[in-house]
Amino acid sequence: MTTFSELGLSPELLKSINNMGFEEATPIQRDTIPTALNGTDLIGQAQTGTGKTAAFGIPLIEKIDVKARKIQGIVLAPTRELAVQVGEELNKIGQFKGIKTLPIYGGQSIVRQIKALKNNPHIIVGTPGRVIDHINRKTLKLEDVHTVVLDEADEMLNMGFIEDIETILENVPTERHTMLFSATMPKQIQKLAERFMKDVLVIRVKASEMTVKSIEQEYVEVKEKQKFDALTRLLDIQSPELAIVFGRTKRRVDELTEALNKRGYSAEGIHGDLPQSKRDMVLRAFKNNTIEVLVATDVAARGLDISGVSHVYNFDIPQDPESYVHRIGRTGRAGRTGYAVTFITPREIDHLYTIEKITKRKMVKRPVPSLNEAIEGQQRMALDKLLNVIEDGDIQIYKQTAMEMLEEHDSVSLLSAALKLLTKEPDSTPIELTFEPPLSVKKRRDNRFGDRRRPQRGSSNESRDKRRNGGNRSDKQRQGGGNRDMSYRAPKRMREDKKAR
Ligand SMILES: Nc1ncnc2c1ncn2[C@@H]1O[C@H](COP(=O)(O)OP(=O)(O)OP(=O)(O)O)[C@@H](O)[C@H]1O
Ligand SMILES: [Mg+2]
Repeated sequence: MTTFSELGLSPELLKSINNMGFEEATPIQRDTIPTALNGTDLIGQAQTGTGKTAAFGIPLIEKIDVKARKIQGIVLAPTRELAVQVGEELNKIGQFKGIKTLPIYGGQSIVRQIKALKNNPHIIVGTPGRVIDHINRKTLKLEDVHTVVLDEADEMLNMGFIEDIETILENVPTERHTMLFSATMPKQIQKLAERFMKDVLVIRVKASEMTVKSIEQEYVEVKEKQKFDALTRLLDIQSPELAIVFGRTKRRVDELTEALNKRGYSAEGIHGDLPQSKRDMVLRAFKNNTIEVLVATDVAARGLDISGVSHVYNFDIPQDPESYVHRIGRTGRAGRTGYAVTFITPREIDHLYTIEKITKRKMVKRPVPSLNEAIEGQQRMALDKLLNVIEDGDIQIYKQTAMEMLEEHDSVSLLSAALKLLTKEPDSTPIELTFEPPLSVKKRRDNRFGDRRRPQRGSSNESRDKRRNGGNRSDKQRQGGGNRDMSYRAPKRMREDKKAR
């Protein structure tokens, strides 16, 4: 066990860490904090939910000169929601030192952000598109930045973001401290990353599997048409505290959300085509438990830390093993247990094997859940409610009536009637979802990340598009502003991904 005071932190930071309820450092924090405090460039890889944010946040904040009212650190994150969350965590870590962190991301008023930037924050947490917007408007100067962090680094360095990252790094002094973090770091991306760093140290928390042990992982093989019934039955059987259902495309997410509501579940969807105000509202409702099911594209797959997410359902199998690791990592965080199930159609079994091979973990096959199991599950829920009421003991005033009823009816009939009233019987409202083709059977190539690399400047369609559009894509486009669903051809895939989610 390593305590934070053993890591040589200042009293202000120790006080805030204590305030946050962290008693001991997690392995990635123990291994990276001292090295990062020395200014060594590093790549930190550790499983989902193991405290990577504080692993970079603590040394970053220690190195900030609070009296110098200028931007000294920048953290880049792939989605707006993650930028906000990381900003909040950094503000907590820096609270007693007086460090001000500002999130800047697309979809929020740029005028408001310009005003906030004038208050001289010490640290910026941003999505690449909006950061570049500010750089171009000269409302953000990075000349005093000494520390750069890429959270979800492999995602940030894939084809969808690489040029933006390069543009941002060109605006930061070359004498900088660079840190990259993620739960996944494919070799090819790591090599690419090393180009941006000096004498890089790779710190990998050793784990026999890429996914967290405390997440139970299952799969269900089911025909496309039967997936939705299988999902609602599982929801009935498992009664999750909070659940995330991942779908492959924005249309899928919209349709699933509507269908779940039709069958009586309280669900909301989140994807890149929704206005930011709606995305914020949905996430807030989910965090406050006013909705039970969040239906999402991969826009919610990375980094989000929402306590109470007990179940993750991959309604559509993810595009690649990395996406699988991040999606299921929304549950089972900070030592808690979790459950994840992945639906595959018969033609997608090879994709499942690929995921198992890369994560070094087998998923247990679960039979397609039956209607009877769903009914039993709901009855169990009703029974739990009933037993909780007995435990609470506040039933005295009902006892007289109960005695009278027992003179007329037998106890089994009475109890059965009470259970029937409390049970949400499975709803079979007919649902039509637009057919989604299965993931193509093409095998993942070993060098698959080779084609994610930055295209030669000026030669790719993307560069042509950029020139035509007068510069960088807007954050809206990047965060899923396009309407096209994903195509499954490899080279274009990552770009399409950005649009699809
Ligand atoms: N030392 C600690 N002790 C207890 N809880 C911690 C500690 N460090 C971080 N946490 C909590 O653990 C949770 C997960 O942390 P965090 O979001 O940083 O994980 P992560 O490794 O970045 O995961 P992901 O790969 O999904 O982004 C957060 O709620 C965080 O506050
Ligand atoms: Mg994280």
